[in-house]
Amino acid sequence: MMAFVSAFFGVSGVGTGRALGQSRSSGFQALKSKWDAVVPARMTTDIKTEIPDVLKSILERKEEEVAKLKAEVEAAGPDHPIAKRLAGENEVSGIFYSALKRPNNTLTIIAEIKRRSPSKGHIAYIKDPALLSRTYWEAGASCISVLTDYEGFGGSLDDLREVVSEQKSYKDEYPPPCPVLRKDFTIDEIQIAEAAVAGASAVLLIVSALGEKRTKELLDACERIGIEALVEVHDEDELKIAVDSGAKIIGVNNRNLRTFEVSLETARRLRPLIPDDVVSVAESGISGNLDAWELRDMGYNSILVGESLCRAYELSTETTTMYQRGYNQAKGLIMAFKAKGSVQFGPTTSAAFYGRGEGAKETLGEMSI
Ligand SMILES: O=C(O)c1ccccc1NCC(=O)[C@H](O)[C@H](O)COP(=O)(O)O
Repeated sequence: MMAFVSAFFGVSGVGTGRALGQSRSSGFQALKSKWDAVVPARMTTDIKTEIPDVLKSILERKEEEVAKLKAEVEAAGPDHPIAKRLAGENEVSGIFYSALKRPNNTLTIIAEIKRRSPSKGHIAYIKDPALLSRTYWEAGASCISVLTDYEGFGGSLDDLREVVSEQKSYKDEYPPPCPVLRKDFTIDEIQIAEAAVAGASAVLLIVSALGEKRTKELLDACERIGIEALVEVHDEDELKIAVDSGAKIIGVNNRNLRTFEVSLETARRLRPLIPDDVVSVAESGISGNLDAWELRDMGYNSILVGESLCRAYELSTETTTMYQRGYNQAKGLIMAFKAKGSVQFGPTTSAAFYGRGEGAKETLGEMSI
């Protein structure tokens, strides 16, 4: 029994054809001179030694979770869905990539379900993640991110399954269902297979947690298992690792995991170094439409937003008398993020939502999804 499982675990297979179809583009070569100017030759050293403390403790916990999951799958034998997924050759659908990459100057939204976090503590009581995902979908979010780590974020794999099932129920509706990201600290192939079996379209790979070799191995594993990857970076060194590993969706996280400070300057610095055929996602600390529009104007394809949406959702559901039935502030926020307004005119979120302010003039067509 051990033999079949160990054949999968810890062995990084080579992917079977890139469903997304992008080869290393010549545009990538064109970026080389930019890299040479920004990133010194020490680049390719193992960055694992620099893991921030907060990540270290999370990763130790993940090692334990992975060991437990492997034992369960081993005990169940080769018919366990996760064992089967690891054994098979699977196609990558590419729906996560295509949901995020819209025509230039169009910002797509990955809306996150986040109850709490190491940096902020309690964020929102979310009783029904599927219902929240419906609000996000109705507002025009392109993808949903579900945090499945319990200790740090209050999430679970059940949250993910419920959201996937809710989204699938819109298969004949417009807009189409949102693909779902399993947001967790991925360190092993078995978590990727677990996410795929639960219905996720993508997993998160954090370069500062994985280092260069493991990032590449897990990206290859994603192709073999048939799931996409959002590869997260915090600086130029990590970005180069992501690009060299063949990442097609790269998230620039504005949160410094050592200080927990959030600065959109990280996104501004790194955006010119992301190749054009890669989906660029700005993550963390996006609190209003002006942040969103600034990131769109920097050239980001997408933003990933958790805290501000979840707080807005909770505020609306707790103060129902203030709002009409069916209206939720989280919905207004997503619509404002997507609005084609301008930082120059700077209407507030509510002004954009209600169609006031100079920037809002351009937006009204866009706001009805
Ligand atoms: O959010 C944290 O405190 C955190 C701490 C340690 C590791 C990861 C952390 N966050 C995960 C995320 O990437 C965010 O949930 C995501 O980017 C959304 O950020 P925000 O909109 O600021 O909630």
